[in-house]
Amino acid sequence: MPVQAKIGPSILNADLSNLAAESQKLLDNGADYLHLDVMDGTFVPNLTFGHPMVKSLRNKIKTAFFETHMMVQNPEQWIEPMADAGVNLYTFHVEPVQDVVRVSRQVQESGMKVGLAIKPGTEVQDLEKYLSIADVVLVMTVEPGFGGQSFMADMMPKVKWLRENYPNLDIEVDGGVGPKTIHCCAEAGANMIVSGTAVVGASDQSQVIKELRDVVHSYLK
Ligand SMILES: O=C(CO)[C@H](O)[C@H](O)COP(=O)(O)O
Ligand SMILES: [Fe+2]
Repeated sequence: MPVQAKIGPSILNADLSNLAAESQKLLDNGADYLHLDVMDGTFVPNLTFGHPMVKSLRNKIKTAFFETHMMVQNPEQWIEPMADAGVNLYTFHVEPVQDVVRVSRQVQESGMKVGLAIKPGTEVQDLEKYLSIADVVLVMTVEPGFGGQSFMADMMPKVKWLRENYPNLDIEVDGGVGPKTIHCCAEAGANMIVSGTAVVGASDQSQVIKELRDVVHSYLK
């Protein structure tokens, strides 16, 4: 099936004390899914929230598609709690994981889709042996840990390589993506777009989300 353009705002830099309202606003403004950044203070030098927060959000927002971007040292530990919290796509970094296939199977068995994420320093070819089990590949375009960083255009060859070799794969980019950098991502072949600061901070969120989607759509074959 051909891939579709999907825009998933990251709520990392939103007002987390008002998460449900901020998330609902993004969805009302056209977001296709929500990208929830989970950080453990070990895999990355920052700390956000875990499954209790995601579960509370799910109680308020019943139907939206939730992705958790697991920037954690031991993603295996949080599979069941996140499945129970109502997560749809469990995206974890392969770098700290010894047996990616086993963890991916556990994610599938718990009823979630599998996303495999790589940091800027990780070769995309390292993922090749796992791509038959992955629903989504996330190519980080900043060092994970913080929102509002500058987009790394030198990650685009990874996206291009994936799109050339896996035309039907959902390829996600995350970090510094917004109206100024979306052409680069879309041209390389990304179809799932995470955008934090550029969307959350926009005076007209719906216009920015539409612009991002239109650009991606214009490059899809
Ligand atoms: O995973 C992340 C950081 O590690 C965030 O999803 C990402 O940084 C989004 O924020 P922005 O668009 O502001 O860069
Ligand atoms: Fe993220």
